[in-house]
Amino acid sequence: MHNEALLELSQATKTIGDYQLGPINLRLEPGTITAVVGPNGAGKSTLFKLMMNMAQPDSGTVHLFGGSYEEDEVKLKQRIAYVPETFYHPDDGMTVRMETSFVKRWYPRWNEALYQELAAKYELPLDKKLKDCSKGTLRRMELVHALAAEADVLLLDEPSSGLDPFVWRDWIDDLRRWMEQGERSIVIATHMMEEVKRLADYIAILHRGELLDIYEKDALQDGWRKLWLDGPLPVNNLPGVMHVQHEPAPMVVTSDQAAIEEVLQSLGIRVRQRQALELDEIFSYMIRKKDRR
Ligand SMILES: Nc1ncnc2c1ncn2[C@@H]1O[C@H](COP(=O)(O)OP(=O)(O)OP(=O)(O)O)[C@@H](O)[C@H]1O
Repeated sequence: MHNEALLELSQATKTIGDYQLGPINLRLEPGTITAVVGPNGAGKSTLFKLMMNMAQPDSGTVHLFGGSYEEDEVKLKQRIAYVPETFYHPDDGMTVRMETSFVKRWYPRWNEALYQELAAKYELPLDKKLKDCSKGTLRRMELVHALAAEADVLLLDEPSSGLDPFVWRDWIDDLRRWMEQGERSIVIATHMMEEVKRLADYIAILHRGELLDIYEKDALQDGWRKLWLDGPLPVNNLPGVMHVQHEPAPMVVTSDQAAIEEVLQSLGIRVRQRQALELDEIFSYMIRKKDRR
């Protein structure tokens, strides 16, 4: 059976001034949560704009649900709930209530009961004008809209910026609940490692406009280790080596613990201590390795 990708970018490029994104090749499957991570200016928002047809690729293609924006933009966008990095509405004299009635007309499966429940839970000030709302209030409104839209995919560009920690916790729980309703997907750009840890199945790493790769989160956490050794380090050809330290004690950082331990054992080198790495440490080793090339 042909498996229709949630999102497929093939050789997609976009140049803005002296910045170039891509060529990006990326395929995301439905039913998954993918976190897009990378340093400031890596191109995460630009990638989201390509996914939303708010920017068009200079070359290559972007497909969502097997279709393209040239074929039927409205139909595709009705299946997507997008939360941009910064909220913009041309008429900020509108109230939250008016904004909601504007948004809900767009989504054929809009869930009014869920909206009412979430609007109360997130304390949306329905009669307040958008221009009088705090950043966090606008963000809460956008998140509630995204969940109530009953879309097939959420494209979330740093959705938690401006949320206080209490609201953030509710939001993560609500995202998980949202994922449980059928075959839904989330693509989320974030700088918050806690968000990646709690949500992501896959992690796509962008650096200077280049997609380093897409990884299974569990495989990254299982494979990466710091190993302290009791003997001198044979630096050449050890599997998955990302970093080597000779002093004060021999230590390697590897992305492939199982393979390196097998080789070390065959060389008669004992591992004195093993330590798992935090995700942000893993990303920074990947990025440093890329920059050394
Ligand atoms: N409208 C614009 N005009 C000029 N340059 C732009 C514009 N939009 C983006 N860029 C450039 O494109 C690059 C990628 O920016 P983008 O916002 O996609 O990165 P990002 O990964 O989302 O960053 P951040 O983590 O800071 O949000 C940056 O170098 C940025 O300066």
